[in-house]
Amino acid sequence: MAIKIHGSPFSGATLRVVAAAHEKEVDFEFVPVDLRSGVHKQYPFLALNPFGQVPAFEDGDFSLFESRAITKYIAFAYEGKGTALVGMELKPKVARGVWMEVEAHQFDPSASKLIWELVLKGMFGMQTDKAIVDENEAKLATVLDVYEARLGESKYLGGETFTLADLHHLPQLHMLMGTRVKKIFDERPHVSAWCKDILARPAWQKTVTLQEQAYQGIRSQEHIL
Ligand SMILES: N[C@@H](CCC(=O)N[C@@H](CS)C(=O)NCC(=O)O)C(=O)O
Repeated sequence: MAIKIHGSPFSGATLRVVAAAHEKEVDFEFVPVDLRSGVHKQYPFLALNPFGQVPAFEDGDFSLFESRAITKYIAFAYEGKGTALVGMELKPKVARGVWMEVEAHQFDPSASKLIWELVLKGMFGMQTDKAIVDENEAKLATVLDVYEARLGESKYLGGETFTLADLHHLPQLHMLMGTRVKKIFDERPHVSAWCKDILARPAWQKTVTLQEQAYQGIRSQEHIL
């Protein structure tokens, strides 16, 4: 098997890449990186990602880092397989690119802060900062107003078909749906329908099992200890 995805099942950026591979029906080897061990801050991992972060990716002798660049590579390299996540026609391609930028620069910053405060801090026994939650919930709501208008015009962000512009949101949406912030998605009918639709995709459901298995592994270890 030529493709290797190095990452952690608890990393949204890793799951973004795994989701793209499943959508394209591409076989890959998942190489688990234990972030607690610090192995990602040392060689040989730093040769794959000089920033010492997951994910990293290998296709034979070609390697990449940055989850959104990796999904683009998978989508183009395996164009003939699975879901068509990208198209080559100029205007739809550029429109899709706009929404990919929006995800990275408008949606993700607030979504990531909310996930840290509402999900991850609790896992590390830390206290949620309510002021940061309120500030970022308000910022994300403003972003979702723009999404609501867009999704009133087209079924998906990049047009009438599911593309990378939608896929890139999946890890953060998945995490936020289990928090109080879910309500700002539910309050917007087009956004709410879009979330339900893309989170139910078989490729995403398959991706999530990777994380569920990892949680089960941790629970059974705790039980043994
Ligand atoms: N922009 C990067 C972000 C990568 C990233 O933040 N990875 C996190 C996990 S989601 C990580 O490796 N954290 C451990 C660390 O920074 O030491 C991407 O999309 O690949």
